[in-house]
Amino acid sequence: MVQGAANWNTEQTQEWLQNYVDDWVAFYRKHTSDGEVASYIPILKEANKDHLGISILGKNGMAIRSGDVGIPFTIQSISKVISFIVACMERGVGYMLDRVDVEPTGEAFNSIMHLEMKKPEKPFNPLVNAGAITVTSMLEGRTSDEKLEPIFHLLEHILGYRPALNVDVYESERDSSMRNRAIGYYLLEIGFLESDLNITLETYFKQCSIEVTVDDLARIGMIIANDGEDPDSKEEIIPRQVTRIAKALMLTCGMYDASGKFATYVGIPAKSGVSGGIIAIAPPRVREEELPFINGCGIGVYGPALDDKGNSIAGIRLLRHIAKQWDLSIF
Ligand SMILES: NC(=O)CC[C@H](N)C(=O)O
Repeated sequence: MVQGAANWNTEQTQEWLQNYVDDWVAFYRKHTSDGEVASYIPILKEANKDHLGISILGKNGMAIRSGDVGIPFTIQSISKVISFIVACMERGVGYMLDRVDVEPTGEAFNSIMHLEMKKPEKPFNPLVNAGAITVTSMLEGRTSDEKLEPIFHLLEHILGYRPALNVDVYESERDSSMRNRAIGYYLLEIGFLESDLNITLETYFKQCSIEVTVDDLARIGMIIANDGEDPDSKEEIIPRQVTRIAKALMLTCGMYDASGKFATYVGIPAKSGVSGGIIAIAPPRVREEELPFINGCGIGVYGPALDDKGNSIAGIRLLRHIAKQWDLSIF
């Protein structure tokens, strides 16, 4: 664990932490060679496997950024957290929890098998594809643009700019994602969808194709770490109750069938996406000693080389290292 400084918010300690993070990023960048970029969405194959970047943003504005931080990438499955939050804000938490469960599956993110075998009354959780497609069907609006607008609006509110939709990635997924269509048809058959299937899938593919950077993920994470409140303006951007559920879901289901290991070895809520992004949320901690980012922080990671579960391989290892060094675990 990093020790030795009484106050972690001085410029000197920020520089000190920056040097550490720069070293860690340089070290874990070598681990990208152990993974592969996603290829089932054809355009994602074009990502540079060696990239690794991280952005950490504290509640007090302290920011550490290192590695390939400027590269935009599509948010992919991290959008599942945002669409769930927006659906809860539109429909109410009770409505959503009556229709989507909050239990981990232990299966791959795009599994259909579980639904068929267990015949649940509702999809297992909003962070796997079946649950996320169901959530998307519950967003208000008749067209995909109408459904997406509140998602863009929330992101713009948090980020201060309106993120772009990457049309090439959207079209690539739309034209190739037979598995998600199969999940969609299955959900339609068992009566879980609340909107037209084609509009739901179009909305889902588009929400996955919103472009972000690690800085954006860090800022979204910081707001969620702060229970949905902007620490500067004190404005409530997301209701606290919704951020609580989002964090619980991320901790238990956010890294798919590697969520248990991530909770054990890293110990903070996180959500990954198949383009190589991870959002991680370190809530405020209470400890005897001063620790970096003790008041909580949001972390954005980008590393498109993935492990066999679809999570950024170097990104997870980097987060694990930082969490250990800075005692970020909530447990
Ligand atoms: N794990 C992911 O990021 C999956 C998202 C991707 N758009 C899909 O549905 O297949």
